[in-house]
Formats: sequence, structure tokens, C-alpha cells
Amino acid sequence: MNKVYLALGTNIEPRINYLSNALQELEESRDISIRRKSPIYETAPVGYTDQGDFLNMVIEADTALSTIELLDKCQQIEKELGRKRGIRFGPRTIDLDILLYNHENSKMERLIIPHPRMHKRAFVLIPLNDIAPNLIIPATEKRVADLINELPESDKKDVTIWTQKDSADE
Ligand SMILES: Nc1ncnc2c1ncn2[C@@H]1O[C@H](COP(=O)(O)OP(=O)(O)OP(=O)(O)O)[C@@H](O)[C@H]1O
Ligand SMILES: Nc1nc2c(c(=O)[nH]1)N=C(CO)CN2
Repeated sequence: MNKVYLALGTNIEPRINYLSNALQELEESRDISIRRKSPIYETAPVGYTDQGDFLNMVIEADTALSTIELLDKCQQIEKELGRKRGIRFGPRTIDLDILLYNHENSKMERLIIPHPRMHKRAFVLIPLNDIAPNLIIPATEKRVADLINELPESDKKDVTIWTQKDSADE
């Protein structure tokens, strides 16, 4: 069995429904077992900033799928949930990124693991820290908790816990 970490993100309403549906699709997949889930965070958009806030979370799962099979599964779920490819880093109903797959490094045209931007993203590291603070990120050889310490304070304050009551209209 392979241990993987996935990041989920959405910034098109109803965000919580897209997130729940993606989790359900993963849970229903025969070859994937979710072991841990982070809390849900509300996060200011990074990269392309003229878009709505995201909900982000991270999960740990066991899978019998290979890296590429897992990417195919993630992209199939993105497609089912109506994701249209548009602006790079732009709005999306659901984004499923593979952060880590065991301790492997991989560089293929379709798939880079560890995810090349994960160690700089507060919206990934903060939820990951909730479920795996001592995890070492292969390309950096640093713990998640240490990578968070290296982030600018301004990035960290853009990531806050989200609760259902934050959004009566969702
Ligand atoms: N670790 C990875 N997880 C998911 N997709 C990846 C990964 N590495 C490379 N990719 C490739 O990245 C392509 C673009 O993905 P996507 O449109 O989700 O990018 P993005 O979400 O805008 O940016 P980012 O990857 O920075 O989150 C995908 O088609 C996929 O083949
Ligand atoms: N806060 C936040 N910003 C983003 C996100 C995301 O999931 N959360 N995903 C992006 C696509 O790569 C670009 N920017």
C-alpha cells in the first residue's frame, strides 16, 4: 500500500459542496482509503489574486494506485465536478493536487512529486501541519512545521479555519 497526501481546493460556489463531493468520490473509490483529514481553511487566492477566496484542505490516504493512476483518478473527479481549465492559477470548482507519494521523487511530463510549489504555500502547509507536522518533504529535507516557520507572516494570516456557520448561504 502507498501512503499519499492530497491537497483539495475550491473557489467557486457552492464551495463546500464541491469539497464534500470530491471527498465522497475519493472515499467511494475502491483503491483509495482516506486515513486523515485536515480541518477546512478559508484562504486568500495566491498567484492570480483577482478571484474569490478558496476553501482548502489536505488529506492522507492509502492507495493501491500507481502515481499516474492516482493522477487520472483525481483528474476524473475534477472533470465530474465540472472543472473547466481556464486561467492559470484561476478559479476552479475543485482542484486535486498530489503533494506526496510515499517518499518518492518523480518528474514526468504530467506529474511532478513532491508537488513543486507545496513547500511555499501556506494554504497547503498549514492544513498539512494539522495531520503530519513531522513529515519531511523530500525535495527540501525539512519538516512541515519548519517550512511553515519560514513562510512570511503575511502568507500565514491569509489562512484561517473555516466552519460551516461562516457561510449560511453555501
Ligand atoms: N503533483 C501534481 N498533482 C497534480 N497535477 C500535477 C502534479 N504535477 C504536475 N501536474 C500537472 O499539472 C497540470 C496542471 O494542473 P492544474 O491545472 O491543476 O494546475 P494549477 O492547479 O493551476 O496549478 P498548481 O499545480 O500550482 O496547483 C495537470 O494537468 C497535471 O498533469
Ligand atoms: N488560496 C489558494 N490560492 C490558490 C490555490 C488554492 O488552492 N488556494 N490554487 C491555485 C491553483 O494552483 C492558485 N491559488
